Amino acid sequence: MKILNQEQMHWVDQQTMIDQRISSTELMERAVHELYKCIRSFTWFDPLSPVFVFAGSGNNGGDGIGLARLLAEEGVEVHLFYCDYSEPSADNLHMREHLPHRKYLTEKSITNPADFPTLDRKGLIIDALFGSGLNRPIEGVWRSVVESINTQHTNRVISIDIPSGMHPDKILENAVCIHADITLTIGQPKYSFFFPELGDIIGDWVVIDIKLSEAALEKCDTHMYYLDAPFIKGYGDLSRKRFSHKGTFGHALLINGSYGKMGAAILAARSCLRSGVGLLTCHVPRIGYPIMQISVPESMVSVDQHEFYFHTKIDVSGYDAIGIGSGIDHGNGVCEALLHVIQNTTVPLVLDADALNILAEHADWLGKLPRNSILTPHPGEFKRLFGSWINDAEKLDRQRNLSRQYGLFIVLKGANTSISCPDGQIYFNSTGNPGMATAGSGDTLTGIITGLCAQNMGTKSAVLMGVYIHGLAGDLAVKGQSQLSMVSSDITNHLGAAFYETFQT
Ligand SMILES: NC(=O)C1=CN([C@@H]2O[C@H](COP(=O)(O)OP(=O)(O)OC[C@H]3O[C@@H](n4cnc5c(N)ncnc54)[C@H](O)[C@@H]3O)[C@@H](O)[C@H]2O)[C@@H](O)CC1
Ligand SMILES: Nc1ncnc2c1ncn2[C@@H]1O[C@H](COP(=O)(O)OP(=O)(O)O)[C@@H](O)[C@H]1O
Ligand SMILES: [K+]
Repeated sequence: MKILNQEQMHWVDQQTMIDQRISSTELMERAVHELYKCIRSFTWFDPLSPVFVFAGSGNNGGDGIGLARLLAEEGVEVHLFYCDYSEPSADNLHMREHLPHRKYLTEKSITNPADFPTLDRKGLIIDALFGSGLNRPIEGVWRSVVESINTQHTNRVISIDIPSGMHPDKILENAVCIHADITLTIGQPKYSFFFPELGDIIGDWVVIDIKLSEAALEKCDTHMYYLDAPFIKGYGDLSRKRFSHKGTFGHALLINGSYGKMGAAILAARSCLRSGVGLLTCHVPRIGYPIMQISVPESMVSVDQHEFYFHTKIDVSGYDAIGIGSGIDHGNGVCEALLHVIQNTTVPLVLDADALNILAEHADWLGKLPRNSILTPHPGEFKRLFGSWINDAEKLDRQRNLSRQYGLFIVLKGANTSISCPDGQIYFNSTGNPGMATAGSGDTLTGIITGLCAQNMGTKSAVLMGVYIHGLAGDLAVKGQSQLSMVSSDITNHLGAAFYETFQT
């Protein structure tokens, strides 16, 4: 799914009306009905508790007023508060004029902070103050309304389209903003939803499909995408031909593990095999030989001369993909051995963990990496590599620029992992959950991406698919159990189900 900016979203709305020959009111009605259906589908929704709708004077307010109408028609007690910061838009007025006469629907205007009502502690708050048309921080009485809503800790808050006060494309410094529990976002997620520093403000978000014009969406030029199921399904064909053999699916080399960290090598190797690679060789220090042979019998083992660390300048020719770094540590000679790999292969390298930390100490090596190599830092490793950032928007810009400058994929891990590509595109992952914040879950990702890269599907496909499948396996693993109990082997154990769910093969 494309991620569009404020201007493009507005243009797509307009084009949708033209292409589908509908009025702006009809488009808003469509949004309102979908919002209503979504709210009614929440199992926690209690039609016997009151709903408080705070509506601004733009179209976001119009959505809120329309929603108030549908809820009131159902018999829900609804209290509507108009927060008019300007003349109401035409569609907003239309929605006001079509409110039903119901005993349990009240309308009031807020014009100064003292007008803020006392709310039933159990009521649902609908935030429809400002939508994606926000163009500056909220000030004055509307700021105080936002602050008052934020103090209602016992009420659930649903923001329509975007939490009021948040800009869809950028970070407004020191801006006040509704803290939503759930954001029902219209059409597509907004770019700012992917800034970790705003994560607590947005809450959980759900995309409300209002059947925007496909032709208009197609025409919008963007470098940002949301990596969701329909997108990834169209990205590769993993079906196997009848006469295929293990040579068809590539030979991967994983250089991982050290004394006390052989687990990282095992986790990566198992995930690599579960991602369909034909052959796997794991290069490990001498201490790791029996461990690997026993734990991962499907893998061949190449043994380093050093007992504890990766140290030997090994022959890396003949492999289709090479993953390196999980648990390799920083011991003497590791840097030189890593540099030898970098300088003696042309296949893209998957670099993780200590390989990244070593890279951080040798900034000039970035330019030496084989083209299309893949760096998989978590935010700590990203900071060591590329320095700290002013805010998340600046961090993403930097990630994108570095990918273009060095011809690298950078997989910045976390919730909604961002993947920047040498072609300047950025993808935000849709799968994964906080249960995956557990030791070794990054090692499994290294194994998956390396295994996919070896299958000659193109590095970009391998990276996008790898990140998506890793998260999906995590989502499947956590079904019916607590996120806190999840361990990274659970991810590996659900890779088969994740591939099957995505590619039916
Ligand atoms: N246009 C459409 O056809 C659709 C729009 N929808 C809704 O429309 C919303 C966008 O509507 P609008 O463009 O009217 O945007 P808003 O509802 O966000 O209102 C923007 C208005 O507020 C003013 N404004 C912006 N920031 C302000 C600030 N800090 N203080 C005071 N005034 C400020 C702007 O000048 C503008 O007049 C979406 O968020 C969505 O909820 C949906 O109904 C779907 C269809
Ligand atoms: N809150 C979260 N939501 C989704 N995915 C997460 C979350 N926290 C961590 N992950 C995923 O788990 C993995 C953790 O990787 P990493 O930090 O390198 O772990 P380790 O070093 O222990 O292997 C990444 O793929 C990351 O995207
Ligand atoms: K809003």
